Amino acid sequence: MSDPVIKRALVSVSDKTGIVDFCRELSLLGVEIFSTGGTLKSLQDAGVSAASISNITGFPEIMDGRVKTLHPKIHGGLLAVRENPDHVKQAVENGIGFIDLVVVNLYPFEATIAKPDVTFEDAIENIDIGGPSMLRSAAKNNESVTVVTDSADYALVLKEMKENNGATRRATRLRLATKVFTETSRYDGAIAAYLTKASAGEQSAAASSMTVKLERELDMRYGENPHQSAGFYTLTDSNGSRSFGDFFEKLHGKELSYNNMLDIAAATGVIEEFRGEDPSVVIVKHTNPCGVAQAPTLAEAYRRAFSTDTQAPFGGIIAFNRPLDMEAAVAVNEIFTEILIAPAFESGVLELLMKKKDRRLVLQKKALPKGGWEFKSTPFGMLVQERDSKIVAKEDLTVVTKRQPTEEELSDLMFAWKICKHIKSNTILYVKNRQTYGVGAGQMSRVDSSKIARWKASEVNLDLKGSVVASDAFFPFADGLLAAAEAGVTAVIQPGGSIRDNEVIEAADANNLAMVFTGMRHFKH
Ligand SMILES: NC(=O)c1ncn([C@@H]2O[C@H](COP(=O)(O)O)[C@@H](O)[C@H]2O)c1NC=O
Repeated sequence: MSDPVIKRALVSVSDKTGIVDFCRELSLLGVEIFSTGGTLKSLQDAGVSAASISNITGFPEIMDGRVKTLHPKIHGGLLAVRENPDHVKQAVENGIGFIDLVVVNLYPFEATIAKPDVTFEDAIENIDIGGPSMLRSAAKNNESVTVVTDSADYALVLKEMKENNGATRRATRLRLATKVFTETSRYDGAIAAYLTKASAGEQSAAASSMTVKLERELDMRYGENPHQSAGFYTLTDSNGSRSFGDFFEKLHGKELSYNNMLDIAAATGVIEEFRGEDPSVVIVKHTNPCGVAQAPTLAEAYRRAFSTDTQAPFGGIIAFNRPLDMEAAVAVNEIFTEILIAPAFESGVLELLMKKKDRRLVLQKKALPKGGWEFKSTPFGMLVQERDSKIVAKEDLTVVTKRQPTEEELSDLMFAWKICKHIKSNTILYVKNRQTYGVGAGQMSRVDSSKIARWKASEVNLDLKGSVVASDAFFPFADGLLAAAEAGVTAVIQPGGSIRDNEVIEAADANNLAMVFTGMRHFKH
């Protein structure tokens, strides 16, 4: 079939950008234009020849514009298969004229619900019905009908019409139709998410369906490895929209990679635990904290965090809970790190740090949201869970041993527990004086994590005598606890809940340890 010449167009747009110029050109190409109320007025005011849609429907626009184009003479004109004699006959019998071009963009639903004072009624009125219907009818019949929903395509359509005797090309019509279904599904997704939230408050992970919208925000050279393509997407779900740009700004350095984004999430996850507390520093490598410390100054906190592991921080990610000052910046500058994240950079610090051109400097603009959904993909579907944002306070702890923890021990136990939550399971973490002393992360057995934590401490000559230990899940047997006691710990924090808790408590008592149960596990897979 040859490309149908565009003779009649239906134009109905909320966003009127570029519409006058486009329609003026269409008109010069001999296209007859029909339009809805506001669009018609814009065209006529600009002297572009156009007629009311009512000339086709024989009906006024009614019910505050809820019904303007929803009419068989519109949808028949869009959907008729031009090559089908029955369709053509029925069109003639019913006085239906073909419509060859549809130019529609939709009521601004998303912009409306983004307004802080939006009412539910406003939102509902901004659900476009006639527009998506026309877009879908035209897109379905893309064999014959050209459909434009993005003003960026106006120029392309005009160019093709001029080169192709007033018609667009088949491939272009198909591409524009595809764009329509992408746009209408996105639009419907936003409506579904809004209504779900409005009807049920926060969406539940037990909901029978969830609507999530992903929009590309950052290009990435590749994914975890160079042979994997990747991108970063702004997420919109029932909790609203979250983008990298909402929370961070890259002030300097190479483009961020896929692995960088994971490490930024990991590092800021830990540092957020210490928001508003004494100067704190976390060093992350491959999403696990390899050193965390608190001290009277950031520089001191950095040196202490670094001393937990003097190898892993090379090429690592460091996050600070305070504006990065010159003393800390000079200390950090001694080794190469991939990314530094801070809530501000004091005077002169950026100039110093920008000398390393590859190192990224990232400003954290505000606190990360505590709640919301965490999505993890598997090859066979998507897992959804509430983010692990529960906080255990001192009052929530149960002391299960004869000995109560001292104030110092309690302070270290709480410090350890906050970090433990962010380390891959199985996790065993030694802490002394608000500094990590040994991190055992991500092992398949707790015993191995425990051995690694002790071995790492010995590698850097950190004496575990007088330290505390945290375990992200219960000790199934007394052996893990006994090994920690032998290493010199005086206090233990763990969820409890093993059927052998009694044996573990007895072992703690026998070694004069203070042990607290959190009643809450923090597996991290
Ligand atoms: N109800 C209808 O039949 C209908 N037909 C077209 N619209 C929308 O009305 C808007 C344009 O209106 P106006 O030309 O009056 O500014 C477009 O966004 C279009 O998608 C409609 N509005 C909502 O459903």
